[in-house]
Amino acid sequence: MNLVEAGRALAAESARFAALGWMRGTSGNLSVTLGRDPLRLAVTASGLDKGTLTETDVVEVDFHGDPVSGSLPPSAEAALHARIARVARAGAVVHLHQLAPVIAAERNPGGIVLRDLEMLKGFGRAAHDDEVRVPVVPNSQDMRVLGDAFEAGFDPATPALVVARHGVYVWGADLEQARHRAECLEWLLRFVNSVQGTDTPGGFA
Ligand SMILES: CSCCC(=O)C(=O)COP(=O)(O)O
Ligand SMILES: [Zn+2]
Repeated sequence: MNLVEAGRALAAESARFAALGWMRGTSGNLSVTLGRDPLRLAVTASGLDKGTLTETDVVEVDFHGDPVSGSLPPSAEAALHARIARVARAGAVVHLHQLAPVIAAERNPGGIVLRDLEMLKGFGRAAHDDEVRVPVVPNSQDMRVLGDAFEAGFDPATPALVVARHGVYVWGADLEQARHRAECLEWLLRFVNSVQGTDTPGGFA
């Protein structure tokens, strides 16, 4: 995939997520891996309304998340996308500001446990895996700190990371797989929140 094709795909996916209310305001960011040697990603530009991106609202970044061309600033979280693409060998990473993972992390700061749920299959796991633990890390404005925390808890079988009081990162081989996993994980976390009585504001107090 070249940068123009990636721009089209990222704009379309962003509009889709925004319509679901998962990229409110200017929140969230998406990336696709363009190449691995050297690592190159196309990532959404920073600070834009992700519901109305055009194919040119993307930036090519390197291993560090630094821009290699263009004049738009890349997402402030581009370095974490690059880290996930490298460590998890992801072809696409989606970062969404869904409410369900943030509420789930509030109750489960050591990781969110999922088990015996059919929807786990849509998250890339077997429905009857003994225990799937989605890692939770504290929020930080420093992408190196977030990246180190991600890598410390990385399990190749679990394609997601929840950042407390912030949002969720989900990845896959391509944007479609990352989207499917993000949709299924959101359902799973809403289920957990409901079971734990945390599905309504104040319910976890
Ligand atoms: C209101 S969004 C705050 C920044 C953030 O968390 C985010 O996901 C969007 O940042 P970007 O630089 O990619 O626009
Ligand atoms: Zn964010």
